[in-house]
Amino acid sequence: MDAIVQISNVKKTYKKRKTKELVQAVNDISFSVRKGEILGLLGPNGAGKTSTIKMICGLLKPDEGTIFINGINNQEKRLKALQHISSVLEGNRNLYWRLTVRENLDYFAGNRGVSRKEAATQIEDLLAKFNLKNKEHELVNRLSRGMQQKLAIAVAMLADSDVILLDEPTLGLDVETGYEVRELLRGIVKDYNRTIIISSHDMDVIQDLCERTVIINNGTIVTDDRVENLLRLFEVRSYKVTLGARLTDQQHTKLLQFFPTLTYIPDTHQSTLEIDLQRNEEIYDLFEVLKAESTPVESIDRKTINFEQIFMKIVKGEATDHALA
Ligand SMILES: Nc1ncnc2c1ncn2[C@@H]1O[C@H](COP(=O)(O)OP(=O)(O)OP(=O)(O)O)[C@@H](O)[C@H]1O
Repeated sequence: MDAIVQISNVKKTYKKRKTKELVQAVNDISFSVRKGEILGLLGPNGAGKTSTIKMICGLLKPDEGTIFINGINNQEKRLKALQHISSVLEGNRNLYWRLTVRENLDYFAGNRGVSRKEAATQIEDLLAKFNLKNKEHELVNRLSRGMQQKLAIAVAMLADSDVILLDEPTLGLDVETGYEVRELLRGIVKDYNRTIIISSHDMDVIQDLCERTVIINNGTIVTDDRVENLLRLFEVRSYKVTLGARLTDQQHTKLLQFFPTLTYIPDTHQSTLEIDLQRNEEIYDLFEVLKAESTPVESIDRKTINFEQIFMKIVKGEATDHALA
């Protein structure tokens, strides 16, 4: 595989300043990111995402394990490795708030040491692509959050690095600007052949943008799979069953034993059951229980399930083996 980022057996433990208590934030994480991929790094609060991101971009040193960026060990040859990666962390930190949009772009282009002519062409291109041309002389602190975010990404693009790390790129943006940022990110990967790692709580963004997702919980990876596989896997498992009568109490109890996450909405004429199967054969357990009382089955439909629901299921510990895929 053509890995641009390779993380192997990385661990990080913090010591709380006051209590000296140890917190294992990242516990033996390994994954790689392919060139040209958009990878979603997900997890509930405190899962270890930020620690992982900080270790990738060299802001934090792992206790154990290695991180290679474009084949370069980011601890042994830190500066060389970091030339291949830029990050937009926690909003807009990489901008100068008292400078204008263009001054920021000029400054960061100057930092790279490219010729003035080359920088000017690149800046014009970015201003147009990021729809910021009519704001080029505006001070950054006067821009909306969405425009600041777009500028922060444009500045990250100027570094010409292969990998861009984005922490919550659409946080706090309105629907339209959020959509615009998504389109920009898609374009960055397609037109500029960059690799993007996104950490986000917005599952729509992940479902829409990312081909693959790594889900972290309690410092370990619980899922590393293509988004499309996860959607298919969980859709197959979730069914909505419409019944022409109510279940008896015994039936309900029995079904709960088979399907602990079952949702039952009773109604004399049309009750509904929602069940998740761990294995295909479990559907027979359902029929067995229904058959015992000759409960009429009116329909069985696969439940459409979105990525947010899948994320919740994974984090709550449902297995994601591929037996059904
Ligand atoms: N500097 C620190 N000192 C002590 N503990 C820390 C420190 N930074 C993070 N932690 C702890 O490490 C764990 C992982 O934190 P991290 O910030 O990496 O998680 P996260 O997935 O980014 O969470 P969130 O989504 O809330 O930002 C948490 O339990 C957190 O409290």
